Amino acid sequence: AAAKPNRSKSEHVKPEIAQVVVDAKTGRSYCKGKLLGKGGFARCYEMTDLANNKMYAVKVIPQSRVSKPHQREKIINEIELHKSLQHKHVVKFSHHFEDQDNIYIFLELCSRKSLAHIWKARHTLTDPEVRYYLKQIISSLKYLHNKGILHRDLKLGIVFIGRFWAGKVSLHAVFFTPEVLNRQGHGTESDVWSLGCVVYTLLCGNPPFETLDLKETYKCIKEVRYSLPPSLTPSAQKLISAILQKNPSDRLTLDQILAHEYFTKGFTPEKLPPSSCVMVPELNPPSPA
Ligand SMILES: CC[C@@H]1C(=O)N(C)c2cncnc2N1C1CCCC1
Repeated sequence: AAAKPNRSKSEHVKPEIAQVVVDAKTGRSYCKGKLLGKGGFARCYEMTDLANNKMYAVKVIPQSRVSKPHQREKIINEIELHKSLQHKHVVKFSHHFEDQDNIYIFLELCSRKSLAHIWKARHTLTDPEVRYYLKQIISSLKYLHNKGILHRDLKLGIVFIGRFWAGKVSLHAVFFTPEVLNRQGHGTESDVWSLGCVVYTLLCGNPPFETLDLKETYKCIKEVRYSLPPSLTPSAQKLISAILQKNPSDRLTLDQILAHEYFTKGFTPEKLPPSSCVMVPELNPPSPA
C-alpha cells in the first residue's frame, strides 16, 4: 500500500514548544534547536538567541506541570538559588522567562555533555584524569558548602563538561536552607560520600555498591560492603577507603581529600585533550627530576 501522507499527523499534533519563543520582557527571540533530553519536570533543548547566535541549554517546564503553588514555588526557589551562584565549576545560570505555555530556564550549554557520557565511552579513567575532574568538583562543592548549600545529588550525570573541558556541576536537586547543614540528616559529609562513589566509578568502571538486586545493594551500602580492585593504585585505594566510611564524621573532609597523598604524590594535568573523552590521553607529566 502507498505510504500514508503523514500530514494528517502534523495537522493535529500541537507542538509542545514553538520553533521560536519570545521573551516578552526583553523582546529577544530564541530558536529551538535539538532536544537535549529530559531533566526532572523539564524537556531540555538547545536554544539560540537570534540576536547574537548565542546558544543555551534550556529547561522548558510546561505551565501545566507547575500549576500547583508548591510546584511553582519549587521552581522559583531553584531559579533564585541558581541566580545567586557564580563559580567557574558550577553551571552558569543565564536568565529565565515564561509565556503562557512554559517556563524557560536558560543555562550554559555544555556541548561535551557530562562525565557520565565520558565514563560510558571510556569505562575507566586514569588517575591524572580523575585528579583533574575531582579538583574541579571539590572546588564547586566547597563553594556550595561555604554558602550553606548542599548538593545532595552529586553523580556523574550532573557534572557537565563545559568549554575547555572545565567540569561544571549542575544543581538539579540542591538543598539550600542553612539549617539543613546542621540537621542530622544530610550534612556536607553526604556530598563527600557521593564524591567517593564518583571517584570509585571513574577508576573502577562500575559503581561501588551495584548489585543485581536493589535490596542487596541497600544492604551493601548500609554495611559499606564493596571491593577495592587490585588494579587501583595504592593511594587510590587509600583515598576511597578514607571517604567511604560508614560514620560520616570518619570521612575525609573536602580539604583533607585535596591534602591526601592521592593528590600530593600524583600529577594533575592543567587541561585534558579532547581525545580523552574516547581514549586514554597522552599526558606528559613533569619529569620527577
Ligand atoms: C539543561 C539541563 C542539563 C543541565 O543542567 N545543563 C547545564 C546542560 C548543559 N548542556 C547540555 N545539557 C545540559 N543538561 C542536560 C539536558 C538533558 C538532561 C540534562
